[in-house]
Amino acid sequence: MPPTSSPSLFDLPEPEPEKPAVEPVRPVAAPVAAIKASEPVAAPAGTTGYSASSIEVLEGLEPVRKRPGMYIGGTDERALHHLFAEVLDNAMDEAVARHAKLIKVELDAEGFLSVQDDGRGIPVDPHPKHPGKSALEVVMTVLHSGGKFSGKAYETSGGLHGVGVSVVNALSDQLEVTVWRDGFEWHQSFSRGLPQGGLEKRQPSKKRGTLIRFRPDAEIFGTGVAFKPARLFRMTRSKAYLFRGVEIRWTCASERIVDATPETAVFHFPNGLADALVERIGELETVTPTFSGRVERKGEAGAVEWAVTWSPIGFGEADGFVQSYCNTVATPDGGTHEAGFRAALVKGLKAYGELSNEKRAAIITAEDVIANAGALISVFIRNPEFQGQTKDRLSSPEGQRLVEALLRDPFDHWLTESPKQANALLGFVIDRAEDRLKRRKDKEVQRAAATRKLRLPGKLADCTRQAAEGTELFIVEGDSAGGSAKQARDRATQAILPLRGKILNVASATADKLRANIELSDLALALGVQPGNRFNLGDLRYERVIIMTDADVDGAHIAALLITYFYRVMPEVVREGRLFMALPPLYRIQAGSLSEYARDDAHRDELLATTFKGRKVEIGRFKGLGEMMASQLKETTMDPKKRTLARVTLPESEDEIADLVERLMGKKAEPRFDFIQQNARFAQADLDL
Ligand SMILES: Nc1ncnc2c1ncn2[C@@H]1O[C@H](COP(=O)(O)OP(=O)(O)OP(=O)(O)O)[C@@H](O)[C@H]1O
Ligand SMILES: [Mg+2]
Ligand SMILES: [Mg+2]
Repeated sequence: MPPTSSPSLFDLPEPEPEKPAVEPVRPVAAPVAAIKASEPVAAPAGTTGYSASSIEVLEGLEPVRKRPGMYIGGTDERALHHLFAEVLDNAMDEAVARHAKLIKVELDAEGFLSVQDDGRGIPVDPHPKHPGKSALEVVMTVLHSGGKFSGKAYETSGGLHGVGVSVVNALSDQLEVTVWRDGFEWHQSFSRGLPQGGLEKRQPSKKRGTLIRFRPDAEIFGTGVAFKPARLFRMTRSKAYLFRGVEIRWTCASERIVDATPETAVFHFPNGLADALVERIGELETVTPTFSGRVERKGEAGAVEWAVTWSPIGFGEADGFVQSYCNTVATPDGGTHEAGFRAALVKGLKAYGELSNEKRAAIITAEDVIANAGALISVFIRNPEFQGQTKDRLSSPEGQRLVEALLRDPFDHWLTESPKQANALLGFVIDRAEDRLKRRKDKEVQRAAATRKLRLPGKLADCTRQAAEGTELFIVEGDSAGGSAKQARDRATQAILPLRGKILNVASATADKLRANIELSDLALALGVQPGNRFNLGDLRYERVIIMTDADVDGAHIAALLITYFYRVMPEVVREGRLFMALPPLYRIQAGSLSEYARDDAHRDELLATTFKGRKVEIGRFKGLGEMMASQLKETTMDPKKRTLARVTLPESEDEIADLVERLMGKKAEPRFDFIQQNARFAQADLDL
């Protein structure tokens, strides 16, 4: 449409000068003029030659030959056999619509595949929208042409895009259509989608039906590529199971057969999917007889057919299988109908469990029900939606609703009519569920063990010895003390974990808070244990856990917090005597070349009265571990040969323990400190190592 013919935009009255906001409407003509001007417009590098003429519109069946993958999922063997599926689906749609009863499939010696049905025949009269062309030619050469859009000619059909047979036509080097209808035989040939002459009206005939005979194009699929009789045979047979009202005859030229595929066969299965399942399970022992049936929706189009049983030893290669179909089209990737099937089974079985007072039924999931099931399920719905032209997955929400609704009653019935089979199934599925839970638990434990091995906190300076025996973890206060301790340690057996700042007060924190605390979770990680009820003393990565804090109020507080943490969260560590406190000295007393360390005031006085008696001494007080030289720290506190450790022990009775915790963690700092001083430092120092 030329711009000037648009009255709304371009015929606006001149804007009034005081309303410049409307201004942008006017200059529209200017850029157009600029484009028309002959000044060369420099094209940025790489875009040369990319202009309107680069944009192609593919006509007719060209897009199919250019991009076959979009229509048949590729050009491999699976895609090749999909051509057969398209033609067979169309014949089957005629059968399901009750217009055809017999379908003949034949692979001949020249590699032509024929599919013939005795249905209505593709209409041959001139198409109202394509003058000079028959409906048959339109169907064969125009994408998205078909009789399955409105639901008038077919109720539930596998065909829905109007693409299938035209795609087969486009990808065949030769394709012939023969139609019997309106009292005559009709014929038209095509090559690579192009008509080779018009529709030919042949001799009068009373027959009805359609015959499509075609050979896939080697230009598309590669030379030497051919249909595999065994695969065609399987596809043909499984189609026959899906509709009881059809007979399919199979013929294959003997020179094409390379395996045990029969040359001829007749497929007709009055019991539908139940027959298919019987054939599939053979001699296999099953948990229950097959549960199968077919239900049609009342009042409108829609039906479900199914057959399912359970095998304790699996079905051949797999533990179980579910094969699903919609409007006789196989949906190997499942979809909504399978989801509905699972839901119906698990809900029904759980309800039965409740009814029969089997509490364990509560744990079963759809996965437990289906894992060892062999199931075939086929639905018929109007206007199905699939993913893509190869229809591998059903996506209509209708699929789930229909299957769940139609399966509910028959399954309830089946369960209640024979408690023996129902209980057998329920017991079997509960076993599966319990197995699953156990496996998950084992896995969790394994995973936890693996993470413990792999993930140690970054700030841990671990010892090199792998076994716990003879090793020690020093929990130290702050990074500077951590630095000294790292220098002073014996790398082989002593590990250092510096804690930053005060740890959480365990006595008043919630379990969630405890778990979230980084310092504490790092500590558990370093120890290799899981705090709480999954604690296992065997996991403890060190023989001794040693709390090493400064000999001041803060240090005492941190030590108290840690002791409380161990007592609360992993009491076994304390009970088994694996928790210790280091006893760093408070004073250094020096007289000339003689020097000694004093643990505390009393020890200092004692030394002054003995070793240093009558000498002029220098007394230094350590403010913290970080202040000590590494060699001093080693000598006084860490070296197993020289140091003193206090083992943390628990009082005998529960009351005393409660009292201890209360005193350690009470609000006032002073009694806490005293307690540590008196009990940890002196009273238990007799447990030295
Ligand atoms: N064997 C047949 N008998 C009668 N009509 C047929 C037969 N095969 C094809 N047709 C007609 O040709 C139309 C086009 O078929 P085509 O396979 O291209 O598309 P479709 O089946 O409608 O949809 P889809 O692309 O999903 O297969 C059909 O809708 C149907 O009306
Ligand atoms: Mg079709
Ligand atoms: Mg078509």
